[in-house]
Amino acid sequence: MDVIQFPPSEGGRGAVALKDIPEGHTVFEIPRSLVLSTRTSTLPQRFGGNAWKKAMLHQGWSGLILCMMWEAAQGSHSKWSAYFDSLPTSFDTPMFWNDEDLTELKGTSVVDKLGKDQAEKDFTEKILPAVQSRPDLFNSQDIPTKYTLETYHLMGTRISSRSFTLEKAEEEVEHHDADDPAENEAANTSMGSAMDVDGPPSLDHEQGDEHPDHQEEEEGNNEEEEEDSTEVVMIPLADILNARYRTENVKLFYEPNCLKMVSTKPIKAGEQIWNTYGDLPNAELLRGFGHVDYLPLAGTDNKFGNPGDVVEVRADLFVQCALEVHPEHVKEAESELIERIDWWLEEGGDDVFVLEIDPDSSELEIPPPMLSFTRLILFQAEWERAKSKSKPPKPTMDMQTLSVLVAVLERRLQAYDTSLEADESILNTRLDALSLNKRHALIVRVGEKRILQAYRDKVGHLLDEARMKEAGASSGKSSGKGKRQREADDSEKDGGRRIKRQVR
Ligand SMILES: C[S@@+](CC[C@H](N)C(=O)[O-])C[C@H]1O[C@@H](n2cnc3c(N)ncnc32)[C@H](O)[C@@H]1O
Repeated sequence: MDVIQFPPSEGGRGAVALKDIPEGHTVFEIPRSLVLSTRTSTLPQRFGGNAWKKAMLHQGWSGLILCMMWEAAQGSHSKWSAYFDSLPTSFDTPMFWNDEDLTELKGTSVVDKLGKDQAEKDFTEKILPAVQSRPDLFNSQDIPTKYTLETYHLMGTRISSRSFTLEKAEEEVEHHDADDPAENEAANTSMGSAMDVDGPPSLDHEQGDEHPDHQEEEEGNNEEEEEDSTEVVMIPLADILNARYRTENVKLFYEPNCLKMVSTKPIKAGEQIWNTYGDLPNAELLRGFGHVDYLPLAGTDNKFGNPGDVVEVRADLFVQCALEVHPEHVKEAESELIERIDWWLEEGGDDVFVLEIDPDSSELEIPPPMLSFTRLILFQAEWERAKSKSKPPKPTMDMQTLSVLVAVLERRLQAYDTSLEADESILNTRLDALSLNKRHALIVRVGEKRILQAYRDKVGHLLDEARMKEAGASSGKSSGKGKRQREADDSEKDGGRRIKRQVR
């Protein structure tokens, strides 16, 4: 293989096969000693294990970022000096966008997760104090130039766009059979460990998150906590591979002393060698890597986008819409609704629902937990039942639930400043005239809106059907109410107090 410059749409610099490569061939091997991590850099030992933990550098990416800053500051004395010289020094990730470009992302899930403030807080509260506390390790003259917020963001983005998540070595030796290639597949061969540790945004969404594990850091203050068996590492050369949706032709496997990039299918001479970053949706690709996948979409009339796109819809929007659409059902006081939400979360329910279009069948599936959660909020009887059975409500598509879903999808579509039609028209006529950031933002928006619109149409259709069925049922029966109506009446009879103000 060689490393060459591909067109930007093909990933820019990447690896090319110089000969035909058969499937199962080791394209290259990297000795473990060249992997850059908090265990191979000597900084944590020099700093002292306890001091490192006290400075909270053992959790999240801060420790690795500091190691990278320190190794880079050592210049040619660092083992990774040539590696640093080869790394990009600028990125197209939204972390580095100006405010005008960022407004183009309004409504997308990138905004909530950016976490610039949190990154700055970590830099000020963890990195700087650690650096200032050890003049023997961090030359004071270097601080204003090599331990800056800018360098922190640069190293953080190098991690988000090029890191791998590996099982820690002891774990491998203990638990893996080194002769079984399937066992030796790197714990996660996708880069951008962002997705691996990314928790759903919290319901109140007070803070975003540049590096997803900040959330983990905040929650994981307990030193007794079990140590994570995986680690985020930088692997020179392995990170030179680009990726595109379902294009991968190699995979990273590990052995006790080395990591091997092995072909998963035959690669012809002249073809690019592609890794996978996990076939992420465009919002995540843009946030972590600074690019998007823009490919022909199967089953469409010449449309382009990322078949792996998804839309995230926060659970609090369901609460808001349930209160608005069915105040007659949701009469419970704020404290009771919060109790229901807490119960849902304690039972392991998500606070974000993910909508996607099946890339193979183009089918839409309304996530059952979304229906279940809506019913939990809507119906007192469902809440009582759920509590007593320790089981969330059945994901039934009744009229009331569907009407909340329609309201949610419409509201979610309104979170963007522009309509799908307006965006698609720019996409079809002026895409190339836009700056790179604006083009990326437009592609992310359109991908999300197409999914929302498709679900809006589907749920609207189901609601019409449910209404017709309900109308037919009530006109066919002179007496007796439908089960749903009875449920609604029950809820009325519960005499819940009027909501004083909306739950967050
Ligand atoms: C792991 S690195 C791959 C090597 C990188 N091209 C380089 O020059 O170092 C990931 C970065 O490559 C670029 N990249 C990878 N795949 C791409 C694609 N399909 N389209 C555009 N850019 C891509 C993005 O800039 C991303 O942040």
